[in-house]
Amino acid sequence: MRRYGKNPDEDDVRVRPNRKGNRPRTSIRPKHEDAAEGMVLTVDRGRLTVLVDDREVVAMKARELGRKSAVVGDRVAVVGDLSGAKDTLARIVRVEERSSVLRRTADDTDPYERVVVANADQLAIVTALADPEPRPRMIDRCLVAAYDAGLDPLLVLTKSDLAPAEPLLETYGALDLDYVVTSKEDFLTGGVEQIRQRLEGRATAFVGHSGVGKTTLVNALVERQRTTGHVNAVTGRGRHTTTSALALPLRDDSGWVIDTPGVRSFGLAHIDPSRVIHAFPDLEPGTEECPRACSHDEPDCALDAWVAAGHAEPARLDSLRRLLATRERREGD
Ligand SMILES: Nc1nc2c(ncn2[C@@H]2O[C@H](COP(=O)(O)OP(=O)(O)OP(=O)(O)O)[C@@H](O)[C@H]2O)c(=O)[nH]1
Ligand SMILES: [Zn+2]
Repeated sequence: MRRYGKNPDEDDVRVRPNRKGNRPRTSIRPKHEDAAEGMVLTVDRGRLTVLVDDREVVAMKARELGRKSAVVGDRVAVVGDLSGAKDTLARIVRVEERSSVLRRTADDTDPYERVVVANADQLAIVTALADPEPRPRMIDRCLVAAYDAGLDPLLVLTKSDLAPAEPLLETYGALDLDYVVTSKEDFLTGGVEQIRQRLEGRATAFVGHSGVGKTTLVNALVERQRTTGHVNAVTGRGRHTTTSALALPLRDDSGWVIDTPGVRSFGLAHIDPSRVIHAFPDLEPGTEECPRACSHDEPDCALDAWVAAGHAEPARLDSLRRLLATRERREGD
């Protein structure tokens, strides 16, 4: 029999209204009928900041949650001191069902997947057009992650004052993918409207490499600036002490921006290789002639002929194959 609290997926264990039940138990778990609902804004070494009404309450997981984690974006039930006053600590007694889960692994061989953000509905993939150079393969990875998590991808191309967007858009503009292009000028003139429109009423997770201008963009969009360079007096550690994402409300409270820490890679070890092709809608029609259960990374794959016939760019097939190859190496070892 299952032991309560040991199964991380056991979300639905509740105490029955009638306590006269004869289930053996060592302790009676409270019902938490009086628990308040909140949303996790950030996580830092076991301490979660939860927005309850308009207060930021610091909380930790109640033991009864077992190994189940709460992540940024999670809707949670909290009990205890909900005043938000300094040095108070509330308890998270329940994590509500998630509408979406954005996951990644550290790299493609890492068996340990982590949930980056819960309940987002859009993934903004931030890429600079120069400084640093755009990396289409990273974009493709993020697209795979977005499709897998059921998030609508939004491509955000920054620094168009340094390089034109056209070369990248030749590829990604054709994918029926929503995109925006921003430049330094946009920030000087407050012209981030085109992106703000797309964030309205939604929870958008922002991902991108360090240096692409993600922080600049996020700060232009949100009410309260992300605090950086804040040195902790006790640990002496400076910025980036937290590896968590951070949810920030949009200026007019019309949506959420979820800033995620810059990552070098977006590991996809958790994604079934057969699903990778869905992030390549320009190539997908070319798989109709493939043998059954084609991995699209084998000699009989129909994509080679299809791309050779000019239906899609060779670079796109190359990107797909590289993604599949890193995935297969993992399967092999
Ligand atoms: N030319 C130009 N520079 C920009 C633009 N947006 C941001 N930058 C600059 O790019 C550098 C990196 O910007 P950040 O916003 O710190 O980038 P980030 O992606 O948040 O990087 P991390 O903070 O390291 O994660 C800064 O020097 C910005 O001033 C832009 O549109 N054009
Ligand atoms: Zn194939």
